[in-house]
Amino acid sequence: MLSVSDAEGIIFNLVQPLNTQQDTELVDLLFAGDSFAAALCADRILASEVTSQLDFPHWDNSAMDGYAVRYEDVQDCSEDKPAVLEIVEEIPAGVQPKSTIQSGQAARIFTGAVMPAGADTVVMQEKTRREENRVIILTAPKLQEFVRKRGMYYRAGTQLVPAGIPLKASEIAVLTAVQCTQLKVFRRPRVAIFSTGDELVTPDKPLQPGQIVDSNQYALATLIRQIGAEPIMLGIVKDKPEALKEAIAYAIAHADVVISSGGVSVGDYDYVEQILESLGGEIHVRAVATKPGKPLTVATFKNDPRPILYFGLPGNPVAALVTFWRFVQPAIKKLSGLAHGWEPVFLKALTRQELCSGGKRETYVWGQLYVKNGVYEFQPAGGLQNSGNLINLAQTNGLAVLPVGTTLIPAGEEVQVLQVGS
Ligand SMILES: Nc1nc2c(c(=O)[nH]1)N[C@H]1C(S)=C(S)[C@@H](COP(=O)(O)OP(=O)(O)OC[C@H]3O[C@@H](n4cnc5c(N)ncnc54)[C@H](O)[C@@H]3O)O[C@H]1N2
Ligand code: MOO
Ligand SMILES: [Mg+2]
Repeated sequence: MLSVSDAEGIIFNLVQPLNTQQDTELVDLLFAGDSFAAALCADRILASEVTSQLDFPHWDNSAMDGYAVRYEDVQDCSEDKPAVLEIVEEIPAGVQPKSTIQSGQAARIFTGAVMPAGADTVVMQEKTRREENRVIILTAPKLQEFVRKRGMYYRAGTQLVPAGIPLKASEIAVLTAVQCTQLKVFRRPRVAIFSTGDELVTPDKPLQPGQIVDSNQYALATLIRQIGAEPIMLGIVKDKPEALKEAIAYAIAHADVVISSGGVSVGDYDYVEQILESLGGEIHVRAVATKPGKPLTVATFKNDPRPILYFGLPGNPVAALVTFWRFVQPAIKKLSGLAHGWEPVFLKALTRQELCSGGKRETYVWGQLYVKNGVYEFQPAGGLQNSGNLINLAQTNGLAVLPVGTTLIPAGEEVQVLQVGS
């Protein structure tokens, strides 16, 4: 049985990210504001860096409503000795100024408007008094005060945003501003999912004695979508070697990643591992010292240009989700082209209740992570912490980690919590 850190090392090393040449598609930013098409752009991962031929700001412009002046005319003025300047032009935003400001002159100017030639400084309106076509400057400004100089935010031709970042609102603002409407992004990784078990039925079927609903597939599909990949739901597969063989062969031919749940323990009907081997899969992980989630199977299938990753998750509903959050989610995020931030995120929190573990396997306690007075706190879910109990998993967003050898963390003490559910 592998330790969590060994398993993590093996799994994350197996991942070969999507290729910046072959695994890309174009998305059109013009649709970013459309409620349906926004999904095409938002959170997509840039596959190539973007540079622009525009400087930011594009021209010298005013940061205030006020007056554009020549610094030398106003540098010594004060309330007692104000400077009096003649207003020769009014420049609203969006207009090209006509005049060149001479000594003794000023232009009325507004926020965002282009600076006129000859002027180098803006005096804000509140530091002036207006008398018909003259402005009285009552306070000496600093040289170039309130002038946003061309190129002071960004110089044309340099890198604007790097490859490998997700497109959030702030990136979309920048890319829209430089008129980069066609963006090269990574395609979404295809993730095939199926559930194994003779006892499973779809949620719309009446339950016969001994049957339960296949909930794993729906939870996994939701998580896969949330991390920007495309779930391919292949349904329920019987605990029959031939049926499993057919399903796995189909899945590895149609996806980058395959996830099954169930059938990976030692029971007589747990066939997944042997079918993987019979289809030529190389098994890298057979069991990991976690609770829940011990019987996790990880395999690869040779494929060009990158191997297909296979995750055989344990069938117990909490074990399936815990292993997904801990190992599969970061692997899919890494595969999807993210340059940074694909790793699991652990936060330090104070536990509100005592946390217990057998101490032999790294134990994950599910519960609520929240902020109180600026500090993270963790409240374990009430009810049984049992990998078959999916009921108290609802409304949880964190997994508190008890390392091997730790049997108890008292209330009020610090604990590492894996953030999950998004
Ligand atoms: N003798 C041993 N038995 C078991 C061991 C062990 O070490 N020795 N490990 C236990 C642990 S830990 C886990 S976790 C489970 C894993 O079992 P499998 O991956 O083989 O899964 P199944 O046997 O098919 O199902 C387990 C459990 O989960 C329910 N299930 C399965 N699929 C779904 C689904 N899609 N949606 C909802 N619930 C599902 C299934 O009905 C079973 O109750 O093995 C232990 N046994
Ligand atoms: O891995 Mo099992 O999760 O403890 O039921
Ligand atoms: Mg089993």
